[in-house]
Amino acid sequence: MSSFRVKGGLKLKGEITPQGAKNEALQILCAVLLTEEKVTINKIPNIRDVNKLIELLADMGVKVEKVGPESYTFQADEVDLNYLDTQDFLKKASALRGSVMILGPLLARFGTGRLSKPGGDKIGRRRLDTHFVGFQKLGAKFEYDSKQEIYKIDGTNLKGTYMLLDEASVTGTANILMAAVMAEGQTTIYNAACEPYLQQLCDMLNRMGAKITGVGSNLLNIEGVEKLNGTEHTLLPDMIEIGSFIGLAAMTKSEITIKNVQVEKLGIIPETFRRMGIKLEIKGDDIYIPSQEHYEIETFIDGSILTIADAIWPGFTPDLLSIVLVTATQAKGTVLVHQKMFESRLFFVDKLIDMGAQIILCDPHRATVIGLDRKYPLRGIRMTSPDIRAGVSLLIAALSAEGTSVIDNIEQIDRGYQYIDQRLNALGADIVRID
Ligand SMILES: CC(=O)N[C@H]1[C@@H](OP(=O)(O)OP(=O)(O)OC[C@H]2O[C@@H](n3ccc(=O)[nH]c3=O)[C@H](O)[C@@H]2O)O[C@H](CO)[C@@H](O)[C@@H]1O
Ligand SMILES: C=C(OP(=O)(O)O)C(=O)O
Repeated sequence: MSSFRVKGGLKLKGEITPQGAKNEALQILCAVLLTEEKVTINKIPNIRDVNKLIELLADMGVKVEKVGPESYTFQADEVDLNYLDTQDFLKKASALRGSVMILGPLLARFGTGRLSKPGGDKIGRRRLDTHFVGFQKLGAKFEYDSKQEIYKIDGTNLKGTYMLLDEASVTGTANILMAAVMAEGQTTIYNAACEPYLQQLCDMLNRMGAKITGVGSNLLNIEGVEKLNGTEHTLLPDMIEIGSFIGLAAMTKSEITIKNVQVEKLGIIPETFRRMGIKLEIKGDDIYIPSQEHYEIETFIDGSILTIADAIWPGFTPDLLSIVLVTATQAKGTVLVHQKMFESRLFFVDKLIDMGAQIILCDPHRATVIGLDRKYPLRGIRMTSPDIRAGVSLLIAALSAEGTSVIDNIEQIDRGYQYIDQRLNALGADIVRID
């Protein structure tokens, strides 16, 4: 288990470029299984979850070649289906959440798929019903082998159909979409998730020869095609990293320019941070955040306390609520953070409270943060990172705190943030990795 030792209280200054989007990468990498032709992917972040998925694809027989600092080619012309029955596969696949999305492509192309329970953050119940019910609607058989804890999916000759998803699951929509692109006839997915990750996946699949309309909406229509071709795809900048840098800049009074953010793809994210009183200027395709002594959280128009809640896209992503929460601790004013989707993502507030933050955890889904307006800085402490976004929030808290903090279990942070210590140290932070 590695740790970060963080000296707090330093102002950062300079430019930072976001990595390619983690959650998009996981979808796009699984999509390479849909064709025997070569697929080139650019802006692949060097993070644990993505590296593990690339390794898994290679173990399945996909030819993987690194062709540039952030570019890879993949060719799935000799996939070894026998590997899916090995303990090695089941163990590796269960190490990350994104591996679940190999099922849709495997089903579409080979009529079969296997998976043990996928990993990912322990941030509440993470059911997969939407995925499996979707596969079943397309005509596949689903079986859960409770002894071995394996999901088995089988079904050749999938047939397009109409389906209304029980919830707009991000990975579920991606999985069903990839299963449907080569199904016979027309598939309609209503209540589809439409995060930028999915829009990017749809655009990529269409470039490969798929016929998907309704991209960006919650109603996707897919006209099945016989086969898909190779393509080249570039990942979007990671919107969660961008939001994390905005919060970090405000908390540490830093002057930061976040480069090449593709601002039109960020949805409600910049506005949500603006409502917390954080000044940010869009300069071309960059976000400039000036050094700010104070920032004041707005109230609603009637004067009542602002609520920031998560929602499916184009609402505010749940992956940034922990960042909002930590950023609010040094704002002027009060905010109610309402994490509707996950029930165990707010418990990390106990560490912020230990650091001196004023937070009331109302219940597992809601926390009220009473901003300190920098009257009292947070105090450095030793803490453990419970999940990826809480981990980065604790890092932000530590960077703003008086004294030194130690954050354990930073493997969680490494899951999704590329060279975060080196990149922040280049802006003037003092973070030491202790292995
Ligand atoms: C690898 C990956 O891409 N992970 C992301 C993906 O996870 P993932 O695809 O696993 O998350 P889902 O979209 O399936 O669901 C997330 C949670 O929200 C609940 N839910 C979902 C939709 C809905 O309409 N109502 C509802 O309550 C689900 O029951 C679940 O508890 O999307 C989540 C939601 O944006 C993000 O936090 C994860 O970072
Ligand atoms: C929850 C997240 O990731 P995962 O779905 O991989 O656990 C996240 O990216 O915030």
